[in-house]
Amino acid sequence: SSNHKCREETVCPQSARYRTFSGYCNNLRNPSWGQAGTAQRRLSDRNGKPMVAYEDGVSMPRGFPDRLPDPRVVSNAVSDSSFGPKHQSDRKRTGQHMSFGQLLAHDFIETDIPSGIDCCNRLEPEFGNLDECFPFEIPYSDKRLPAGCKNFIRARAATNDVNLQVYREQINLISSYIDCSFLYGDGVDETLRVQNSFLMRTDPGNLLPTIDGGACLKLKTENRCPFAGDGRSTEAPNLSLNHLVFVRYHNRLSTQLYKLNPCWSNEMVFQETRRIIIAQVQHITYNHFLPLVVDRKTMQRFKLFSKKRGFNDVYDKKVDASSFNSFGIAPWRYGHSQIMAEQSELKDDFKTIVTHKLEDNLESPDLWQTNFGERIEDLTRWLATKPAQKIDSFLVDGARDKLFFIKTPPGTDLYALNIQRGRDQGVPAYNEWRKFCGLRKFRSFEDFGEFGSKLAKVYKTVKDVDLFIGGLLERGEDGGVGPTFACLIGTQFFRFKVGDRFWYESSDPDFAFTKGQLNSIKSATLLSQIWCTEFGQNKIQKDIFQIPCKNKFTITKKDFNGMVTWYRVRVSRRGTVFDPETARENERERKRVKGRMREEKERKVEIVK
Ligand code: HEM
Ligand SMILES: [Ca+2]
Repeated sequence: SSNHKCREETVCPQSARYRTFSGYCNNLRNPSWGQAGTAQRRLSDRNGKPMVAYEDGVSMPRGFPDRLPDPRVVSNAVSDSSFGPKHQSDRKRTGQHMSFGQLLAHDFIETDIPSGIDCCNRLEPEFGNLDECFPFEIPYSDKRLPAGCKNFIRARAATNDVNLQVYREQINLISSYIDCSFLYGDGVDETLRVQNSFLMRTDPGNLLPTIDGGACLKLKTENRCPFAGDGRSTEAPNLSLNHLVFVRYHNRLSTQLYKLNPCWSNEMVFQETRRIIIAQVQHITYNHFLPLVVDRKTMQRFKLFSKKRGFNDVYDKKVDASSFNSFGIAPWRYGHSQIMAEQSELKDDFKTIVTHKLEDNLESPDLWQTNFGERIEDLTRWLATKPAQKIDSFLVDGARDKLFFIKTPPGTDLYALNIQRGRDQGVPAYNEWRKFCGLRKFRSFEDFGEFGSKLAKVYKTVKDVDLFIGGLLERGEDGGVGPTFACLIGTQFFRFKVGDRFWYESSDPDFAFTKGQLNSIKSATLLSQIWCTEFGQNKIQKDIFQIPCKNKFTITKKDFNGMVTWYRVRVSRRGTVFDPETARENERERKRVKGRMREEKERKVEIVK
């Protein structure tokens, strides 16, 4: 971003009401912390030694050239789902739990990886250049992929960062803060907004006349869809839907705010909407989503739950909220194991299902854009209610054998990429992270239980096991991630929260919500509700991340109208005044809403199953 370049001369405004888009100046003393375009930081161990493990201590990938097994060999040993349990569906988590994890990943990390280099081609100028190329081998024994060289381009080395270390570091292109980067981008791209308006550009299904190869595809050559703040939005239909729901929500909310506050400028309507949506996403993430990733103990140990009501001033200016290197490589790729074999449609009887294979629908917006998006509702029903795959070491074939096979046949293996990426970025081995987390180091392969003998066939020693694989082989409580990933996820999300000056629970008079506003954000925010409204659904379970079960009260679209009352609060420029009149009105509204909800409940809304 332009801020980045003139960082030295710029003085941060001491009292801004809104975040910058890039994250710049969130931390007033270290303005580049968490900023888009800066290097990913390393954690340090107890002795202050950075957690980094290049083979030569500087930049050579861990294990290079042949100390470690090829990543596809590891993947074949422990991740081929045909060797996995018969039932691989999660009993608790929905596809949307998987998908929101990916959306969130695209809020806090985008590693800068060059494209267009074929590292297996002798005629490429970069062939054999270890700074750019790190291809791996598909073994002769492979059941699907042809044996031989497999392309892999190294993540770009950071060269321009003030915190530059002696070893290779990688760049995070987006802001690390949980600030809806996936929706608002880094702010330099005005094509995301409708000109001179507080609205965001909406999906082609709504706005644009043609579909196949329509505007979205054309714009994709510039790597950006008109309705998303992130270049990866068409990676899978489930992800595109998540972009879409937030664009629509932004437009609905901003329109409401504008009606209530006709004197506000377009910019103010836009920024106030953005501020509310970021707060809601922070709330959903920490209180509804994360508790289904890590266990309760981790939630408490890292103070991840919000306070039930009122302000909570957790900000610590000494905490760097930047995504740490290794985090996006392994712990937060746990979600890859949740990817389902299909991207499907569930008709409105909640019974009829039309399945589409995952591998046929990656990097292709066709499925959900066809006929002005006529399948969107059916797709969202599927995503919101059908189970994700279990969090484990297995990966569906569509991503393990056939990832992107339409675009680049015969396709590749997402787990192999994850393992190779870890070595590329100098991520220390699994055992080092166990030690970092205060867990017992594994001494023999038997410590891995049933998978030990499989690992023993491919790794020379237990010390070599890669973090991504070791972490996924651990079992967590209630189907969540195991202790090592929980520790690293806890550490990172603690930083995203405590290191964010604009954290939504803050009482800082420069930008805080009023107590009334904050409490209504806390009590009224539900992704189910937003989903239901924006996708025109008639019913949905209360927690979109959990598979609905019988006799659970279902939310209907109508309830939403009551929930908008808290937007009615007057937001002054400084946002400091607590307005008793508004508070009273809110209270009355709340009672009315409660009454309505009770009635609704009594009417025994049909049960989703
Ligand atoms: C349809 C589903 C998904 C597909 C096809 C997909 C595919 C990919 C691919 C191809 C990469 C880059 C691999 C590399 O070369 O290093 C990647 C990176 C990543 N994925 Fe996924 N993914 C999916 C879902 C998820 C989910 C559910 C999560 C987390 C809950 C997740 C988290 C990540 C993270 C953190 C990265 C690293 C991003 C970066 O540093 O730029 N992904 N994914
Ligand atoms: Ca962000």
